[in-house]
Order: sequence, then structure tokens, then C-alpha cells
Amino acid sequence: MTTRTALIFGVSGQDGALLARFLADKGYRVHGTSRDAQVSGFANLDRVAVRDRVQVHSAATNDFRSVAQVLSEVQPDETYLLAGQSSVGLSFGQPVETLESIAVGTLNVLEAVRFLRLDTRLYHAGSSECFGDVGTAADEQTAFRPRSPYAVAKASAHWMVANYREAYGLYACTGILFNHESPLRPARFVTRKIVAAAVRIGAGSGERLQLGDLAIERDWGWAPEYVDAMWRMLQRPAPEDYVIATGRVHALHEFVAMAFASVGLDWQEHVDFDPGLRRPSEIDHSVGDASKAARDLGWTASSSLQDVVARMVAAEQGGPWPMVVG
Ligand SMILES: C[C@H]1O[C@H](OP(=O)(O)OP(=O)(O)OC[C@H]2O[C@@H](n3cnc4c(=O)[nH]c(N)nc43)[C@H](O)[C@@H]2O)[C@@H](O)[C@@H](O)C1=O
Repeated sequence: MTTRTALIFGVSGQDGALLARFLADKGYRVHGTSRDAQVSGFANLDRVAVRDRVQVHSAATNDFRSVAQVLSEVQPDETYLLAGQSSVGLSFGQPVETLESIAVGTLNVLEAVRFLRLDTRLYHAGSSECFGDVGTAADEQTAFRPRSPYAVAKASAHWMVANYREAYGLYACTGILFNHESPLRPARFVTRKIVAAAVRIGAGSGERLQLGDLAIERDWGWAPEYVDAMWRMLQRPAPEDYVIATGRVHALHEFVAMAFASVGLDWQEHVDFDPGLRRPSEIDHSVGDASKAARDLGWTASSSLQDVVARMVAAEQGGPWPMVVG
């Protein structure tokens, strides 16, 4: 067990809650921020049974004062920057808020760490979206060709972290995470949208599920394993960036078929294509090569897509879901 202190910016989201549980189980004193901690319900912290072990603070990462204040108060040994607008789809409709929350938010955290001369290790949540449509498996050497406002913002934040590491010697690194799912995903993301609809339809709702492009291919992993990778990055002697992915790719229609089969249905009888759900620019194929993480961090993804679907369906049906963390 450790006596270290961790601060998670964005503790109320999927990754924030899973990471809070992971760190609390390791004995960390865990602090977390949300834009307004007095009105946030912290439902995800409740769902992973860690709410009573997290001290919450109000902080908006695009507001330098609140960022500096919480960092100064908490004096964390490890800082995890998970805050910011996280939907690629929404970023086309809210590009300014997306850029500000991600790029300015990251810059504020970096500047506050530098200004306060904090001795903290900083993890920044990067994204595979930065790669764009590569065609082959992307690794840490692959060039960024962002194809959405979200990806442009994440690429900007990625390079700011690298710059502060080089220019000022900060211990700061980026995890370039591919898609990672759990029952804590909001239904704005396609996996939870599909699972929730399949379970409702299986229970007799009679509705139809509207989806966009079913041919897109993604590298979907199990989110609880990905927060372990974040932590491992901060235990290295020197900060480096890592791709975190399963290395396996599936088309969206495969995910749909698995989810509907789990409730005994043939998806083709319940799903419609809605061209309005297609994005202005899309990534058709996205898969990562996490060999560097396997070599340096001893991290590999162990859950299959079938595992992810089965756990999400079971949780949607009201069952407990396993915490494959730690
Ligand atoms: C790595 C990356 O991973 C996530 O971003 P995402 O891949 O955009 O996730 P998603 O679940 O919104 O879309 C997946 C794919 O599914 C397609 N798709 C079809 N039909 C619907 C549909 O009806 N809804 C949605 N949301 N997507 C649909 C959609 O066009 C896209 O190709 C975030 O965690 C992000 O923060 C992040 O960093």
C-alpha cells in the first residue's frame, strides 16, 4: 500500500471513476475535480463504490485560477488530466468549447504545475483520434492527421505536453488511448447506445435502433484495463508517451450483432441506417499497436470484444459488473 496522493481532473467521467477506484484500492489518497462539485451527482463514483474514498473539488480546467488553487491545495504526487469535452461527434457542433476545454485546459494545468513548481507526475489523456485514418496499426511514431475538431484539440494538447516536458523538464506524458468501453459510458457513445437499445428491445420495447455508418472499424478495449495503463506510465523512471490499444479491429456491425445475440435477437431485424448520424468527416479504420506499452509497462489488453459486450449487456440488465482493475 502507498501513502501517495493523486489528483484526477475530470473524476466524474468513465475513466475518472474507474481510475479513482483503481488508485483508492492501491491505498492512494484520491482527490478529484468536477466543474461544480456541489451539483455533480458523481453517479459513476457511486457505481464503482468509491464515492466515500474520493475528496471532490470544484475546478474548471479552462479557468487558470481554479486549476492552480486545487493543485496548490492538494499537492498531488500524481496528477491525471482526464477533463474536457470527450465526444468526437459533439465536437463538430461545439468546436470552440471542445478546443477550449481540451487545449486551453491542458495548457492551464501545465502552466499551473510549472508556476507552482510542483513536484508532481502528470498523465495526460491523449487520443487515437489524433492519428486520423491511418490504414495500418498506429504506434508512437505514426504521424497525426486529425479529422475532427476533437482530434485537432487533442493533438494540440499532446504537443503542449511534449513541449513542457522538453522545455521545462516536467514529468509529463500522454497516453494515446484507443476506444475503451464499460457500463459507465454515456449513451452518446455508440457502444452504450447499442447495448442499452438491445436490452430494451430484448425486453419488448418494440423500438427500432437508428445508427450511422455500420462499416467503420475500431479497436475497442475494456476501460478498467486502460486506467491501469495510465498508472503504469507514471511509475516509469522517465516520462514517455504510449499507445494503449488491443491491436484487434472489429467493424461496428460486429459489435451490434454480438449485443443483439446476447439478448437472443437478430440485429438485422431491429436496426435502421440513419444518414443523419454520419459525421462530416469520419475515421473508417482505427487500430493501435501497443508493443511499446507491453515492453516497458508490462501492459497488454486481455479482454476480447465479446467480453466487453457481455459485461456491458449484463450490467445493462441490472447485474453487478466485474471490476477487472488492479
Ligand atoms: C478514441 C476516441 O474514442 C471515442 O470516440 P469515437 O470513436 O468517436 O466514439 P463513438 O462511440 O462516439 O463512435 C464510434 C464510431 O461509431 C460510429 N457511429 C455510428 N453510428 C453512431 C451513433 O449512432 N452514435 C455514435 N456516437 N457513433 C456512431 C461513429 O461515427 C464512430 O465512427 C471517444 O472515447 C473519444 O473521446 C476518443 O478519444
